Amino acid sequence: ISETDEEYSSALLWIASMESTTVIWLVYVSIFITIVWTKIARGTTASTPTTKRSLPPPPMAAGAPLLGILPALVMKGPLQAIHDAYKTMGSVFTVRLLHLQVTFLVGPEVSSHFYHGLDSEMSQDEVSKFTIPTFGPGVAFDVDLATRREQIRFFGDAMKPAKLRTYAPLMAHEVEEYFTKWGQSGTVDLKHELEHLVTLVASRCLFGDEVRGKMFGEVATHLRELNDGMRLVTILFPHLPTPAHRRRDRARARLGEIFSGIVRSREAARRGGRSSYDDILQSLIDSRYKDGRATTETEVVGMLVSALFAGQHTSSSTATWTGARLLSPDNAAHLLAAVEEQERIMGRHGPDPGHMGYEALQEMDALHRCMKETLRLHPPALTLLRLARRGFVVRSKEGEEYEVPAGRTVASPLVIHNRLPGLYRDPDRFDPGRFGGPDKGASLAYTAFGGGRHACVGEAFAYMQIKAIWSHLLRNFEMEMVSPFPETDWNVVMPGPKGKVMVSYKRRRMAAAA
Ligand code: HEM
Repeated sequence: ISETDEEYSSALLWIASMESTTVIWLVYVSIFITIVWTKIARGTTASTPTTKRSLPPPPMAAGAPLLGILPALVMKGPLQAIHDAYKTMGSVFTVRLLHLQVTFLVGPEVSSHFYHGLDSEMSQDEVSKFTIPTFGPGVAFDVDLATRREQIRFFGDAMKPAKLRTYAPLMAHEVEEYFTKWGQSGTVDLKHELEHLVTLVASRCLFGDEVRGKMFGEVATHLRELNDGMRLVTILFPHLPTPAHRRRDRARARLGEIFSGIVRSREAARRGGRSSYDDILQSLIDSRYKDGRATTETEVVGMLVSALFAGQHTSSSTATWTGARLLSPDNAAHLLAAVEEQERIMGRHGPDPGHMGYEALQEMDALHRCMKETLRLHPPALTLLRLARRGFVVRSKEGEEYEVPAGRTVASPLVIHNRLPGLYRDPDRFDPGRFGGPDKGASLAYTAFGGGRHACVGEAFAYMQIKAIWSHLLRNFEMEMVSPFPETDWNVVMPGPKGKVMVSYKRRRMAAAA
């Protein structure tokens, strides 16, 4: 890095000439990310074989001398800057940020290797180590790939339809109970409410009543501190002693104590023949590695924290965006369709939340399509990253062949993928009806939950949880969004709705609903 100090100094001088503090902050962050990616790339390139064929590298998008795409990122924002590069360059192109090069693969035609390539060739490790202080020891990127794969399988087992079936009534009861605290009418910050509720629902399914009953408030606070401790600077300096990192470390330690206590009490109950739990925690405790080894207490605790972390922000921001879309005046017809669907389904299943089981949630097609369309327009994960440990050949949609060299950071920008005009007519329009035909989620055209080798294992759970919440809201409340449609907060690792999302509500009673 030392030989490039001059470049950074020039960049910093350029930043200093600008007025907006947000812009300055953004630029600093870009530089941090550049440095860490460069370190990673340098560490890997030397020892990695490349492909045998001699093809040109992907074309380089125009950029300013020295700074590359940085000025465009600052002036237009990351989404527009990458979108413009895509418009000019086509489906495969490289962007230079200072002296770091990132190759973007845009669209399903060029994304196969990104999603289906071997982990030994398209690696997540190098770009994900910064999550270790959050998830803790013994899990995720603190363990080798084989162990991580098995742990993801344990999650997968806990998310199978037979298990999901047992979570549905838990979700319905939790949601029902939560909204009893709303009055006959009022105004709330929907974002805040749904953040809270999603944590409650997830905790109920993960730990049954143990956490909910005893220490929900404390767990929820620590989860917020974990979220808050994953800032952009964390990517470069995960252990930098900032106040947010210190809070994260304290929160992780305390969550470890709480969850360990629960795991131990389960063990004691099992020894005493009193164990009859059927939640995700029990499923993780009972999981066995292929060699027969049982999961350790440290691993179970780490998996609990990882599950809460992976699902919490993604689901709560999706629940809020879904509401913002449905409550927009432009989308009154979609709202009406979703409300009428509730009348039909609850008419068949009965108003008692105990009847709002797995089948009823599965039948909510109109609501499902609204969520899916919301996720297309507002994917919580903007861009997925890998490091190409081996070079590979890619044929662009335009018919050119390129060799992506070993050591290159490769990006799949979901937020652009999901708005490609060739795949989605009028792509910026909220149109849940577009998913009425054959399911586009089956191909790499729809990537809100990733795809291929690392597709999200919590997708079905997330749909169920958010549908349980919106089913209840649609049946029980007339709602109106009284703040403007939210902007996206691009300044965080996982962008969500910016600021408050104020909604006024009035209780209603449907013919066949409670
Ligand atoms: C709306 C909610 C959610 C969204 C949008 C979402 C999105 C994603 C995406 C895009 C990936 C792929 C990451 C990559 O390829 O680098 C992913 C992976 C993953 N997600 Fe989710 N997720 C959601 C909810 C959940 C929930 C509720 C859980 C668990 C309880 C979960 C657990 C996981 C796990 C374990 C992986 C890693 C899979 C692997 O590496 O093989 N997610 N998710």
